Amino acid sequence: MKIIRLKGNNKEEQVNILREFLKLSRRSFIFTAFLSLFINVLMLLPAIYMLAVYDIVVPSRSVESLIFITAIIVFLYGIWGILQLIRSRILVRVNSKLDSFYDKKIINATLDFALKHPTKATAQPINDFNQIKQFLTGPTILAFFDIPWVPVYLAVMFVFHPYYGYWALGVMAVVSFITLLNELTTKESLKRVNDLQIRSNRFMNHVLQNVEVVESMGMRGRIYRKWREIHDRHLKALQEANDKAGTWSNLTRTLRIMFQSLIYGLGGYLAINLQITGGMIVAGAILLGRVLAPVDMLVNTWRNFSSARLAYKRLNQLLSEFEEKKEVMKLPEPKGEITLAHVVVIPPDSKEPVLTNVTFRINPGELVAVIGPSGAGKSSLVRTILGIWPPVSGEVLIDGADIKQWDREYLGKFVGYLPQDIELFEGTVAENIARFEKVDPDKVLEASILAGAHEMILKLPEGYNTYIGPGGITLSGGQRQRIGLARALYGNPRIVVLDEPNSNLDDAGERALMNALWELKKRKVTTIVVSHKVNILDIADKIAFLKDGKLAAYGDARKILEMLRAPKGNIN
Ligand SMILES: Nc1ncnc2c1ncn2[C@@H]1O[C@H](COP(=O)(O)OP(=O)(O)OP(=O)(O)O)[C@@H](O)[C@H]1O
Repeated sequence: MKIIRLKGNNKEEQVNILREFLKLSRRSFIFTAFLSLFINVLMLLPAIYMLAVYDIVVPSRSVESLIFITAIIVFLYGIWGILQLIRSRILVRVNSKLDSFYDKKIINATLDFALKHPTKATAQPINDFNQIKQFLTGPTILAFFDIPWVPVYLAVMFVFHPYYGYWALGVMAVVSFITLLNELTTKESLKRVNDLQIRSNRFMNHVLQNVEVVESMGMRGRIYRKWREIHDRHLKALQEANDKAGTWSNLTRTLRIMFQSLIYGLGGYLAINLQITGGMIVAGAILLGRVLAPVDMLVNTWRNFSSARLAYKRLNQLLSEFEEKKEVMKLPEPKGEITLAHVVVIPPDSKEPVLTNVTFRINPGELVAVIGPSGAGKSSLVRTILGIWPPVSGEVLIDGADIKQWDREYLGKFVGYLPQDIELFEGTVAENIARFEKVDPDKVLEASILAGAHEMILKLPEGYNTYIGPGGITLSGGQRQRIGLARALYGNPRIVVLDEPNSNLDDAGERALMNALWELKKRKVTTIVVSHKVNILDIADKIAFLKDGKLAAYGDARKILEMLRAPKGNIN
């Protein structure tokens, strides 16, 4: 998507999605506008019928004319109904079209946002998108299509009598003015309501993810109070917004109904003075209803409009911040050389560097163990090598090319990663191992045999088809770690990164891991393992020793081990 990147509150920056939406569905919207022409002309039917019955049929006392006119009207109403149906169906299709065009961009931007601001990660953009779609294809948008026809009804009212025209204009002015007041006075409160709602949902999602901690330490009451704090503020803002909006909409409704009634009085006065006919009194009132209908619809659905506008603003900001990545040139398959040059890393939403001036090179096929005290920056280093945390200065190169030059999806095929918190997703074991690619049984088996997880998986209730995650079974820490290892080894990766792969493993799991590491060495796969386990250090080619975010030592594993094991083997 082409985004106009102008900084600040520039209007240009704010309009890109809507412009794209409209461009994408221009033909459908033009057709909808065209149908709206006929629908609106046909909306004059009640007034015409009224005039015909009162002013032609009744004075002529002809039942045949009445039947004839009624038949025509029924026929036209039929057409009107069909046109309305077509119009709403077009909008439903526009909805699906928008969805297929935008959903991937939105998911990508949501993921990019979560990587950059993990503490604020939320699925809100998807809700925002739904809200915009609902608005663009719902009744409010139809009111916008009907508004251009208001002048036509107004013109007819002026033809009936200029006073009727002025009356309608006056009522419209009052209703529009009150709607404007509504917008001005509720805008801020509505934004607060939305923001607090998002915060409250985010808080509860975090709690749900950590429900066991809450339960084990009896934190329900405190969590409730914390949630209540945010929720109370949300409720207060909601009440304030609803009170204001309610006042305005009640006032509008009362005035509209009153003026719509009083037009009979005006009609009566004009008829007494023989300036209009009896039929025109009723037809004029019907026309006033038509003039006010779209305005009325806008007033009543103003809240949807405002919410959709806020959702649109948020989404636009997100899509502008996370512009679609430019296509990068496809590079050859990586051999697995990794170079870090003077790398400084500051984690997202943080100010302090966790890695400073880290420089080293890993040759293709080497097994490197990363060691260091807790909090030294081992996981941060791993995230940097994988391109999850981009360095603020320095370079991370894979086969000599900056990691930014690699297409993530392409490079990802050659990378296996087992994070410390093994995240498996909702799906079958096989799907998880295959990284949600179409499951190729041979490749899944190869990875799980290499990871030494095959026997363990066969013992699960439905083997590789066992469903895990919500609605499925819950795996033990060790089982998750072994399936996570199989996922990391899936598809013969060139680079494998394992962050504390043995933290949950029993003896059998340890043995399987060691076999896998030997096999990776044999296959000349570049492997980085964060671990303190002696058996892993013994098979490592190199060791990276991190301390306080600095690379305190790096080089041949035996030499580093000797240094570390020397009586004063403290590397500073
Ligand atoms: N997401 C984050 N945001 C901000 N700071 C972070 C984040 N993750 C880690 N840190 C900080 O970075 C530093 C290094 O953390 P890191 O997880 O890399 O250490 P580690 O060596 O892997 O520790 P451990 O052995 O305990 O896993 C710590 O001071 C930690 O507080």
